[in-house]
Amino acid sequence: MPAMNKRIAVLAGDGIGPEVMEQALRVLAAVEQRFGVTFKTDAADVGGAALDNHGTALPRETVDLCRESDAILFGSVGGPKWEHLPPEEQPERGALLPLRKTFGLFANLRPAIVFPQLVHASPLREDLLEGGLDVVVVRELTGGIYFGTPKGREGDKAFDTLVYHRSEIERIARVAFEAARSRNKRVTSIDKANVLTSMVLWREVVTEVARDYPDVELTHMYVDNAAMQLVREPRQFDVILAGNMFGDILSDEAAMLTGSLGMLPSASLAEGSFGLYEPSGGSAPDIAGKGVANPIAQILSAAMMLKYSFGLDQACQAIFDAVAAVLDEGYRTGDIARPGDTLIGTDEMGRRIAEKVSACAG
Ligand SMILES: NC(=O)C1=CN([C@@H]2O[C@H](COP(=O)(O)OP(=O)(O)OC[C@H]3O[C@@H](n4cnc5c(N)ncnc54)[C@H](O)[C@@H]3O)[C@@H](O)[C@H]2O)C=CC1
Ligand SMILES: CC(C)CC(=O)C(=O)O
Ligand SMILES: [Mg+2]
Repeated sequence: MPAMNKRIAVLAGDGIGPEVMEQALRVLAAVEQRFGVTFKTDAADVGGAALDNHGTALPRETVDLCRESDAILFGSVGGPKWEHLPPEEQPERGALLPLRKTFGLFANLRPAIVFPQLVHASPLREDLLEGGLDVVVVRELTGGIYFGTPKGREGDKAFDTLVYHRSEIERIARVAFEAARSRNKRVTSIDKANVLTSMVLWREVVTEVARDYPDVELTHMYVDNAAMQLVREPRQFDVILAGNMFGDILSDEAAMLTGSLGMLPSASLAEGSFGLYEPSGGSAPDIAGKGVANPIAQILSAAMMLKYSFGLDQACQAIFDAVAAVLDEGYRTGDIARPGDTLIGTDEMGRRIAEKVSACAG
């Protein structure tokens, strides 16, 4: 393993964010010890925590720290405490969306992998998951209806705008086709081209890009059908390519196929090696502060950071193996447990995974 000293901006945020982040940092410390690499981690406020402490969801110091870092490890933001604020000042729109835009994080990869040990935790019939499930959602992250203008409110009328430019569709489509090449060579492109003009362009551009990838099979699917097909026959999917909103929705659905939102990591990538890594779910206010949140999505997000931003593929794999080993031993947080499993909390799950990373010295 090459000598490495990477700087990581740690933005834990709100709700369960700080709880699960603590466990991801613990696992990174185990990686340092095992692989002889060094990470410099610097924490900064973001989201509701930043609103409380600095009066803004995304303080300048936080953005500066991100700029000076090699990657961002992000928890989650938002919660009932800040819901009374005007929409544009709330943590999600005030911090997360601007961070994605500022750093050009256009490609969001959300791998939904059912660990064989957790087939029972999925709401799907076991036979639908036979042989495992390994789907990746490639979601466009800096365009579409979350960012399009105009958006606004005029009394009883409110509006948002879904805009996509050819170049935005083309670059995310290329990410999806490249991903498919190293997987099972199938891309399902999600749209609503029967109703939305922007989605007619989406379909047109994805079809054009596909010509450069004759080895990859392309299927177009309307989003409503895709939502249904994901639970009817999930193994038909390999790479799911979607715009910002459809990818947001379908990735939560895909997460549940793996057993819990607490299992789904994500990587949000810019051109080059910079990225932001965060669980696919939110701040889970219903379980925050109770020590029961599943830290695996945050831990696997850190693993993705090692691979995509730092090129530490072996260390990334060591974390995935450590998670599998702990699951093999029957340890579960409440969201993925069934009777007979050994129920443990956030802290113990993090500790056990870190111990496996340290122990499995290769
Ligand atoms: N990236 C981010 O920072 C995101 C922030 N949010 C914000 O989070 C807040 C809560 O949003 P919700 O719609 O409730 O979605 P959520 O994803 O926070 O929670 C949905 C459900 O999944 C469960 N869950 C999520 N992560 C879990 C984990 N690690 N372990 C066990 N269970 C877990 C929660 O307990 C809840 O029952 C809102 O303010 C929302 O805007 C939502 C999505 C993403
Ligand atoms: C602020 C939202 C767009 C966050 C979210 O739900 C997501 O990125 O999955
Ligand atoms: Mg979401």
